[in-house]
Amino acid sequence: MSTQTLVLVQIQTDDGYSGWGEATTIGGLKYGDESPESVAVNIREHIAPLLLAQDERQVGALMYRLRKNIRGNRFAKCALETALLDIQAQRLGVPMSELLGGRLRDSVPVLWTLASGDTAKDIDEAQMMIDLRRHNSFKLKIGLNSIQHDVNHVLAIKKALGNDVSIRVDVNQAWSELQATTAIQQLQDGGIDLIEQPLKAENRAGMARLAERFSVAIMADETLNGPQDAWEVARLNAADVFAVKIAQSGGLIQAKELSTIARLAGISLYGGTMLEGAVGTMASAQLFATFDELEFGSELFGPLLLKQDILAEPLQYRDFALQLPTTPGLGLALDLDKIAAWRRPA
Ligand SMILES: O=C(O)C[C@H]1C=CC(=O)O1
Ligand SMILES: [Mn+2]
Repeated sequence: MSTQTLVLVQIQTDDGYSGWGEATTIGGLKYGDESPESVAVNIREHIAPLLLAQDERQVGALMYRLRKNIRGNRFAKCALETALLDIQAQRLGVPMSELLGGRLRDSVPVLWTLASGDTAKDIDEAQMMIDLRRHNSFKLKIGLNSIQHDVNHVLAIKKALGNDVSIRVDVNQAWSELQATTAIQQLQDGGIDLIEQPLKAENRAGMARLAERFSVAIMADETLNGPQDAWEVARLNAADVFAVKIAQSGGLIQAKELSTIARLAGISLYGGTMLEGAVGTMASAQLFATFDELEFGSELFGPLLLKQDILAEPLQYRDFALQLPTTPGLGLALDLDKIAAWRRPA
């Protein structure tokens, strides 16, 4: 990807509060079934009319109204719920995490994705991130090349970076079960820590067989589109780890439900991203900070991919983690001039 369209949603109240949410998608319609344009038009035409003139303090009742009247549109719902919770938390004078069960940590570990495909370049990039103390875990996107090419690439990087550096792979559904079995055996033997969504989202039985067969952690990503999916995946033992994404889950509260299902089922947690900018990233961090355990850290690096951000004060990434503000709501100071300058017609 060389460009990204951020979808930002603002809700304003009669008494002067302003809340923000984000519904950013990856690659138009390549990754999921909502696009920036669909989010904008569906909010404007179908969803906002259900919220206008309602009492914005009744966040649960409003989201219930949306669930009853609007099918799908998980990203749009997430953005609206985030904005409502931002307002509510500002009203109460607490960080948003306090409305999501309460904060257990003030920072969230963040890994980095190495995606150049060039082994030497990726090793250099990883080493630079370690030296900067920005990231010390890395995720490699694989699945587009032959199995052996990808495995060699990953294992060469692991070997160069050593035992203290966690290397994971995201296959984005690219492998057949047979291919996965061959590849994961080698990745496990080479000390790789996590295999993300090796099989198609629909093939949960296959994921369960892989999770049973291998000791390396198998993570569910694209197969999790809300609590119902999380329940099914847990029931089938089809993952060792959940990638929790607030937009993919249909909002912060439903994403919290994913984490509860995981906890009850003994499944570990990882904080996922849809490559959101600062708003969705901070909303995600506010949720991930409430998880009892965040064993595999997070990938909340979306804002670091952008050449310019939309904040008056940048997010704080240091000591291999994103630091959470303690100010009310999302805790972000948005630069409205920058947003206006980047804005395009909805
Ligand atoms: O995880 C995905 O499948 C999508 C995307 C988000 C972060 C990243 O590295 O890729
Ligand atoms: Mn993924």
